[in-house]
Amino acid sequence: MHGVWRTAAVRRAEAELMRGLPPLALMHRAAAGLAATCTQLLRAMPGKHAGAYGAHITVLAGPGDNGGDALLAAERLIRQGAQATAIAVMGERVHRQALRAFRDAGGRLATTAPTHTDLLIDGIIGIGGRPGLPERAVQLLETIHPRLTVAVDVPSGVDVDTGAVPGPAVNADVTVTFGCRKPAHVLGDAALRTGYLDLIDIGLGPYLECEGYLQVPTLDDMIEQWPFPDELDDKYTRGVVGIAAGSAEYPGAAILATAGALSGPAGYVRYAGAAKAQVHNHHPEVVGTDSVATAGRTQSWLIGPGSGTGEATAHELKQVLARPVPAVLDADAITLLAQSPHLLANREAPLVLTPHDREFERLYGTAPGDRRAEAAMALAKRLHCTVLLKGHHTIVADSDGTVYVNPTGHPALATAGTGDVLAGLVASLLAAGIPAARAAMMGAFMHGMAARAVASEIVSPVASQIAAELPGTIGALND
Ligand SMILES: NC(=O)C1=CN([C@@H]2O[C@H](COP(=O)(O)OP(=O)(O)OC[C@H]3O[C@@H](n4cnc5c(N)ncnc54)[C@H](OP(=O)(O)O)[C@@H]3O)[C@@H](O)[C@H]2O)[C@@H](O)CC1
Ligand SMILES: [K+]
Repeated sequence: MHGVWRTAAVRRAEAELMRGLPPLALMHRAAAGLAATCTQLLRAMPGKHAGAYGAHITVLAGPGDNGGDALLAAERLIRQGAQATAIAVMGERVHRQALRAFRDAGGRLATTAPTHTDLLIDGIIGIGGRPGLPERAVQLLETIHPRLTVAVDVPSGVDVDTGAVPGPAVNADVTVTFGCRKPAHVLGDAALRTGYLDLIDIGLGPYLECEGYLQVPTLDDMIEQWPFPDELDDKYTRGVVGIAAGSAEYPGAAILATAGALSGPAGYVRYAGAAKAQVHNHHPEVVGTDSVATAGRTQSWLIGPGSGTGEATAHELKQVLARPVPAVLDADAITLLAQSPHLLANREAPLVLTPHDREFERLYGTAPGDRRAEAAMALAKRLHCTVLLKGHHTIVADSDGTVYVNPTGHPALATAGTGDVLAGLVASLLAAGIPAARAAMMGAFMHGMAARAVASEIVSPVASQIAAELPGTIGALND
């Protein structure tokens, strides 16, 4: 799991670490790491230069330490034979010592963009920045056409703590950050502008507060935590999952949600609803019944995909919420809950809600907007449940304050029916005894992995293809 810290926490850790170090020590560490990454990138870039030797580097240096990092890295690259030009985007306001070192090494200070740039180093603003860019920086970015852009710490212009990009911002191929990940690297449009993220260790780790603001799961977490059955398991000990989804008119959601549940760790899937014949045709291993009341005991429920928002679904939702087992509420069940929030009055068992933005707005009253992590956190606390807010970077917020950001999102998931598959998979993880927030996070991670795998073969995969890929993707965790 990767932790993500906000600016204030980074500043506190930095202050502690700095106490025992001479001035500029951290900046030199940051610059050394940044220069090393630039050298590697230049080595891999075809051209007349040999690594940094002979490469044309342009530095956009802002007024603070971010510009200082960029200038000191460029100084190192000059010593490796690069030709470097720096533009101080805010004129006189530039890191004096770093600029002196840059010029002493042979760096050129200019006011206009050079004609050719192999590598642009964005040292305009870092974690001390407000969103947006000075006008001069915008003009320069329009003029320079680098072969590669490396952002120092964060792509300048983004909102570091939320990942929002309300104005002009740098679009980086690679971002070299220091000490730890920040929200802008993993959330919102800023994450898309971060490009490949390279984390440089500057010794900050021991000084960071132990719990980061966000957690980003990794493949290793899935390998460690996926509940694979063992020799002593039977279908009941693996967990029984109930699916109340779809309808006679819309059986597709039932089939897809059931497929998601079947790909998960539960040993037994029961379907309750009007599409039982169609579900049985697609999935002969699923036991079908007409209603939640007649489905028998399960260790979890999913309700909502393709269910409709009529009386019948409202009745089934009450049945599900009255059962003392974890439940996933998706799609129409979320709309019904938004209309009747009192339904949660006596609910104590774990609950996962899986809204997209419009469903979130119905539940919360306002859309998640740019502050997606905070919005998901607020809803989870208000309803005392786990919220899986869908998006390119799906967020899973728990009422205890834990927030995960899923790193495996893929545009292939923006298609009808994929949410049904995900909801079924999460319900299956709940039936296997995985705690709610972890189940939602693991479901989102593997769902994204499966989408990526299919999308590498098929340009626009559909939900049933992603569902079909899931068992193989999950099975590979055990290799
Ligand atoms: N933390 C660490 O562990 C380490 C941190 N290090 C590095 O330090 C960086 C942080 O440096 P920093 O504090 O000097 O702030 P930085 O981001 O350079 O910018 C602040 C300046 O920009 C200005 N400004 C802001 N927004 C603006 C806007 N939209 N448009 C125009 N101007 C704007 C603002 O001006 P003002 O607010 O006064 O108007 C202020 O002058 C960090 O990202 C990393 O690279 C490493 O060296 C070592 C380890
Ligand atoms: K930057």
